[in-house]
Amino acid sequence: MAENAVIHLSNVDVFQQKHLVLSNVNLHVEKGEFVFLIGQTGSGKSSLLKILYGDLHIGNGNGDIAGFDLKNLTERQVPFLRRKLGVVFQDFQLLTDRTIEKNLEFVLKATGWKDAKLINERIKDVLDKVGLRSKIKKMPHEISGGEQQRIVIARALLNDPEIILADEPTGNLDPETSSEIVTLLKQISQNGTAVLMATHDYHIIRTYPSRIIKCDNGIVHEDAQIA
Ligand SMILES: Nc1ncnc2c1ncn2[C@@H]1O[C@H](COP(=O)(O)OP(=O)(O)OP(=O)(O)O)[C@@H](O)[C@H]1O
Repeated sequence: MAENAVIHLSNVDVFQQKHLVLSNVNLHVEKGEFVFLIGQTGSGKSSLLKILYGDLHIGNGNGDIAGFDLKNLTERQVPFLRRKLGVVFQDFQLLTDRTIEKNLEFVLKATGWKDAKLINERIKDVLDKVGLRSKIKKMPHEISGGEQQRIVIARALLNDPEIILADEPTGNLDPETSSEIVTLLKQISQNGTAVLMATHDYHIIRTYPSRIIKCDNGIVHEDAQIA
């Protein structure tokens, strides 16, 4: 893999069960790049992301992400791969029965952090990055949808990932809040974390010109344009 690449797929076929969703995928993303992933419903965006976070196996071809060989990825390696990735979905998926602090603490403990002081510092650090330290003691239902999504991004940053994979992170948000989320993801990429963001929102794509990867008719185009 080239020195600065954090994602490299070469001639990968993506299957869902026996159904070939994308064939001969070549994909290269560099450290700190911000890239949109577009394509019609059912074109294979989520399947491609699943390959990248180790939820779907590579059929033919080869792939590397964050230093992991996707072709030979074992079940035991998947949790370690996930620590190198921050995954952000449309539905916020915060645990609703505990505060923001406890949501973040839960992830840190689950990924091996033990020292209470370091845990506390890390939580404050990621909340500062998304501008929401003041919400640390709030329950998820006490903050807005946009704030919840920013907390999800903070959660994705906890283990200092090389890549953020975001599947429709603005899908449930109004246009202004969506812009705030994309601005935040852009900032994160400028600090060195690559961001791959699947979206249907052409307004966002036009507002934040970036490289576009498009799934279309079973093919992935690495440098697509929008009309
Ligand atoms: N678990 C599954 N089992 C079988 N087929 C699946 C499964 N998940 C998705 N598919 C099929 O794979 C194809 C690609 O689906 P995928 O969810 O990757 O598309 P998408 O571009 O992410 O769509 P959307 O924008 O609606 O999320 C579709 O034909 C879908 O029906």
